[in-house]
Amino acid sequence: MELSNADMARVLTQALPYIQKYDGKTVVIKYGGNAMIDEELKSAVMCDAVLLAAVGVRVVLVHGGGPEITATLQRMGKESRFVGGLRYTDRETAEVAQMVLAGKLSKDLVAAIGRHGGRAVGLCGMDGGLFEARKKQSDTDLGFVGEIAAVNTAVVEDALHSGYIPVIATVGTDREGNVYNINADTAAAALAGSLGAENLILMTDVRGLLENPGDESTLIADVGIASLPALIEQGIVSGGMIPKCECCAAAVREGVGHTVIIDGRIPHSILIELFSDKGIGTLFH
Ligand SMILES: Nc1ncnc2c1ncn2[C@@H]1O[C@H](COP(=O)(O)OP(=O)(O)O)[C@@H](O)[C@H]1O
Ligand SMILES: CC(=O)N[C@@H](CCC(=O)OP(=O)(O)O)C(=O)O
Repeated sequence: MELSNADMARVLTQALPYIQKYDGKTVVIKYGGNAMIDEELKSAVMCDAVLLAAVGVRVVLVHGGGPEITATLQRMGKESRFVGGLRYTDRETAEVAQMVLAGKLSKDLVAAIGRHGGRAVGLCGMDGGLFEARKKQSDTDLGFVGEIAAVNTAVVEDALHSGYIPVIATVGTDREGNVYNINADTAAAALAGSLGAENLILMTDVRGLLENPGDESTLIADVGIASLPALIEQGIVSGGMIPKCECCAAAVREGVGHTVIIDGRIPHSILIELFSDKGIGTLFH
């Protein structure tokens, strides 16, 4: 359906207060799941990032790539195993994660941003010492799955200051040089906290947090972080949604103003989230 000139003018003018609100503010977007595999959706996400940067938002893109890591490992004859939503990572898997995330996907996204007329730079946790990692402790040994010991935002700030959209792959090293595979949601939340971001937007392949994971009509529109442990305990939140919820809780605790999980399958869901009053997805408070 073609928009009339009047409708087009209305859409543009309605965005004005939001554009003013976010001018100079930092928005961390975690991009993963289905929206990353579908080329059309990928193009829409990159377009949104370029548009936001063009109107003065400090956009930081943290990307996942779990399905691509799984596919690459499979081609090598290696099965993936997940524990509580995290991939068991031996040394070889950590190397593959580095190759796929920092080598392939990061550069693809940088190029896609370029095609939309934006300027991006690909970084990973090792660049400028962005993420100092350490082995994640858990009941089941996860190998080289990392948690973030320290965030050094200087390289991200420098990139933003120079007008680039930082595109961040979530592998990092410890002081001994071991490479760790870091869950992208976890890294996005830590970075959002350290940057003092206004918003953390986690894009995924469901509408948001669901009361019944099998039924998309059961969206929980907003949730207090105090109730998350019980939701995990009851099995309502499982798999990849566990690290997602845990990192949303961490971001809220760190003072990130607005932390949401949104549906990456909706084209331009980022613009709808930021530039309208429509609360799509799940807001954490
Ligand atoms: N309560 C829940 N609400 C929504 N999704 C859930 C829930 N519990 C488990 N999940 C699962 O979590 C998945 C999202 O996590 P994940 O696959 O890691 O996403 P991404 O790749 O986008 O980071 C959903 O596709 C869904 O299968
Ligand atoms: C430790 C761990 O599980 N790391 C993730 C890193 C990529 C990621 O988080 O990708 P998505 O956001 O697409 O799930 C993995 O190996 O799959």
